[in-house]
Amino acid sequence: MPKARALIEALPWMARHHGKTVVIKFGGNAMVDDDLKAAFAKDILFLRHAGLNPVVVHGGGPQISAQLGRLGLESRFEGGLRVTTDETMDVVRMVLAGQVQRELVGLLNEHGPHAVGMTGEDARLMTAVKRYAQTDGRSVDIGRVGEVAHVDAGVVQDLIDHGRIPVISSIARPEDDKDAAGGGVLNVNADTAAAALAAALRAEALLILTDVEGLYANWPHSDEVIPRLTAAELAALLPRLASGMIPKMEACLHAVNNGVRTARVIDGRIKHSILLQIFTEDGVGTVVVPDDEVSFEGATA
Ligand SMILES: Nc1ncnc2c1ncn2[C@@H]1O[C@H](COP(=O)(O)OP(=O)(O)O)[C@@H](O)[C@H]1O
Ligand SMILES: CC(=O)N[C@@H](CCC(=O)OP(=O)(O)O)C(=O)O
Repeated sequence: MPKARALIEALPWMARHHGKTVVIKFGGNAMVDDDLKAAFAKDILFLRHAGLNPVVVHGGGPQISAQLGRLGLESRFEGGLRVTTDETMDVVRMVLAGQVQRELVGLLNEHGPHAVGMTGEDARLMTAVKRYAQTDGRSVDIGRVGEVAHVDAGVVQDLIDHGRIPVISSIARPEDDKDAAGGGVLNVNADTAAAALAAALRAEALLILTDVEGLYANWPHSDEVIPRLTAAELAALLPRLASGMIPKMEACLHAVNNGVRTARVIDGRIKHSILLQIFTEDGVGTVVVPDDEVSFEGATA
């Protein structure tokens, strides 16, 4: 009976998301061990077989920092974004596209010919312009960091239409062809890339897996999670947020302001966190909804 009950409880979520695209961002901090990564891959395949179109955008910040450390290079962040020199960019590309993405593609393809890995460079999927960090009201030059300018959703949609699961690394081609001539790609924060993709694909939901339970109301002093925010409430809160949560919550805001129905931050350190959030009545973590969201029965993300 518990097994049957669990399946029945999942029905409203499944029915609402059937045939819909869900963008899932797997943060580098949530990829802590092999079991978790294997469970993540199984959850994604479950969604695919349940009739949804999952699109994976992955991070890898800690993995990049570890590789930079091995090479004797420092990791520096401004406003949650990595200061990216030409040398750093080579490492970012190598780690994201050559290691993290390959590992996820490999795990998903253990179960069939599902996953296709790509970066924003492939088929010009994602272009970006140089982004400056905002620190204490000042604009700071942080090198080869990009802000998404354009997403060619058709490139990803083609893969979805052929039953594939796109696995995307957050590296973009410069918007201006002149800057792209020397192969000068840009480092895009993975939350930012996931939100831009979700918006361009008109995704039903954006799900961000990280290493905390959600957005804490009074971080780092308490672990009380804010369960739900409207876009306006989040916009008012944004200037007070710190470090990694800045790009994450900006991403949620961008998504719901651009046609995505819900953006949710959940704890990716919990095994099968994606499936578990389907079965939880009010959902888990922190959900962000558009200001004009009309509530209806079963409307959890
Ligand atoms: N208000 C907050 N609530 C939760 N976490 C916060 C908050 N402010 C800052 N953080 C930090 O943000 C981190 C998550 O961002 P990040 O390290 O970039 O993760 P990821 O690799 O998943 O993108 C948390 O581990 C926590 O240290
Ligand atoms: C510009 C910028 O900060 N890019 C990120 C890209 C990877 C990422 O975002 O990884 P997580 O999701 O694990 O943090 C970086 O270089 O770390």
